Amino acid sequence: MITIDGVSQTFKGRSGPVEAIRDINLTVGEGEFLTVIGRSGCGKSTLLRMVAGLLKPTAGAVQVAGETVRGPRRDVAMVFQKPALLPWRSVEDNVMLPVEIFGWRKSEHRANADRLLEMTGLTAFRKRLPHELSGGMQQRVSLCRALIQNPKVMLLDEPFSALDALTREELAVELQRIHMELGTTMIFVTHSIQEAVLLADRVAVLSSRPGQLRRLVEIPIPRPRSFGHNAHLDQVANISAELHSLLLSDAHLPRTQTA
Ligand SMILES: Nc1ncnc2c1ncn2[C@@H]1O[C@H](COP(=O)(O)OP(=O)(O)OP(=O)(O)O)[C@@H](O)[C@H]1O
Repeated sequence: MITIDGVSQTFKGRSGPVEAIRDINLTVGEGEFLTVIGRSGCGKSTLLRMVAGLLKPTAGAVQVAGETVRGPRRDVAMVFQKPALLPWRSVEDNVMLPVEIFGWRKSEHRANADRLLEMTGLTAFRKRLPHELSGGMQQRVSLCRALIQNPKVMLLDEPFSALDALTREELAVELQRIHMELGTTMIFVTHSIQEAVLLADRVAVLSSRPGQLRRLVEIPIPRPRSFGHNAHLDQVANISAELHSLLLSDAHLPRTQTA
């Protein structure tokens, strides 16, 4: 579904070039949930923006559904850390925004909007304005707004990191449910090992900048998964410890040895 083929990105910084991403090769299968972790500034958002077609790689190419990405695609939706809702539009009108932007017939998408609001527990709040909602509910609206596009691929850039710990867990479990129901291919950037392990089929661990693919870790735990006590606690603990030491050891390695 997604092929990241020898992708690099070097920015022209004010005081010289900034090499953000170096030669990443990775494929993400249809319906797969990939999480990406790495230390702050290692290029996670940069990588996601290249997959989204918001940024052209300085080397290599990204393909989605067999086509080289040359700009934003309607079948690829993005969710950011901040929900960025239009404050004067109600919940349902925010969810319908992409339908208007793409010039699709509203009548054909209303039922889908209703279903998404139902699926995320927002039906009773559909007429509310964003400022009347909690941060978690606002982020639910932004998930619905991405899903109304019926995307083949969802790219999520630390979508829950501004939320309190419990809401964050709740939304991660909810996203898992959405993924199980819809089977959308997802790439999810996070700083949280816990979140990465709950959600992923595979976790891509990036090295410190320039971000290189350090390791791909499989999470062979059956779904639905949950935080806290569960039958796979030992397995979760072992995988989390492995990810933790990969991230930690990276700090002590010279950059050239971190790939
Ligand atoms: N437009 C730009 N121009 C110059 N440098 C940039 C630009 N965008 C990003 N960078 C630099 O590229 C590097 C990677 O940034 P990026 O935001 O992708 O990292 P990240 O891993 O997502 O960080 P964080 O985890 O803190 O969100 C950083 O050093 C950043 O300062």
